Amino acid sequence: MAAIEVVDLSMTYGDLRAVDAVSLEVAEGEFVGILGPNGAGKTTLLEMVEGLREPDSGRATVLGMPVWPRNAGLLPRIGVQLQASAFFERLTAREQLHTFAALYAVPVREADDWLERVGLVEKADTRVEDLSGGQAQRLSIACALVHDPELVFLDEPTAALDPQARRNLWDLLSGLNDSGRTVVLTTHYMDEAEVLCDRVAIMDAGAILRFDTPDALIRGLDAPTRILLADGEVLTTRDPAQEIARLADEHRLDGIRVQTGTLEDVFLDLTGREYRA
Ligand SMILES: Nc1ncnc2c1ncn2[C@@H]1O[C@H](COP(=O)(O)OP(=O)(O)OP(=O)(O)O)[C@@H](O)[C@H]1O
Repeated sequence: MAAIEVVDLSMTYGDLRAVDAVSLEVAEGEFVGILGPNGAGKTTLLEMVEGLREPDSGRATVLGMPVWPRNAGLLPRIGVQLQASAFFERLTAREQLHTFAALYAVPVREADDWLERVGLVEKADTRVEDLSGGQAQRLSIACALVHDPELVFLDEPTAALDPQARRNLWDLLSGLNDSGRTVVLTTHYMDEAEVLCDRVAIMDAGAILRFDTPDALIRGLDAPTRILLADGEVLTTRDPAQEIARLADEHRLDGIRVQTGTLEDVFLDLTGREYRA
């Protein structure tokens, strides 16, 4: 069964078609990334799929159930982390987490485990308004996951995180996915999408331009290989084996780096280089 089925979903704000007849399917157990420039429509699309926003047209089905009108039966089965965290004011990190856990009848001890999983044990008694941006983000992720949902939606979960926290979150999300959970996230980090995602949807101006595995997207780009030599010279070639053999003959292999196309190249190729409004 598909975890998510989206058919012709559209949303217009005034004259702006933020999401333009998007259709896509995510299989159960898949890890999917949605990439797109600022304003591409990623958040609007996610919010409609999560059942938080009524679409103008089209339909979305999650775990076999329509998401709109709001479906209370889905809430315990999905976890949603929003870009702007809405915390209950003046609670400590632990109290905040316990409040979310109580909504889903999750035992306090299980909730406390999440403080450890997102590295906030030392901040358990700190009020949410006194957490740093990255700490607040980790707390909001813990709150979204505390009830062990089957399907997890994360909107730029690593945006404010330092490299340590980012890698730890990658491990946590990979672990969830390995144990069968479906994960859908938006991100601006191409390396993150390449490492984590089974498939990546590249979105711009309300439409999904491509939806495929990172490998297939990169192969489709047909980019030349770049060989960076230790002395700073850069060779661009479509026959790297021959170039490397030549460098070996000339004893110039020490310190070389070989770069093929990346997901970032694919992204820029599809979406261009100009700023978005
Ligand atoms: N409530 C709203 N009213 C009017 N316009 C909106 C509203 N929400 C979003 N938009 C516009 O719709 C477009 C898509 O916004 P959205 O937040 O979905 O993009 P995004 O891809 O998530 O962007 P980012 O990467 O910056 O988070 C943008 O041009 C935005 O200005």
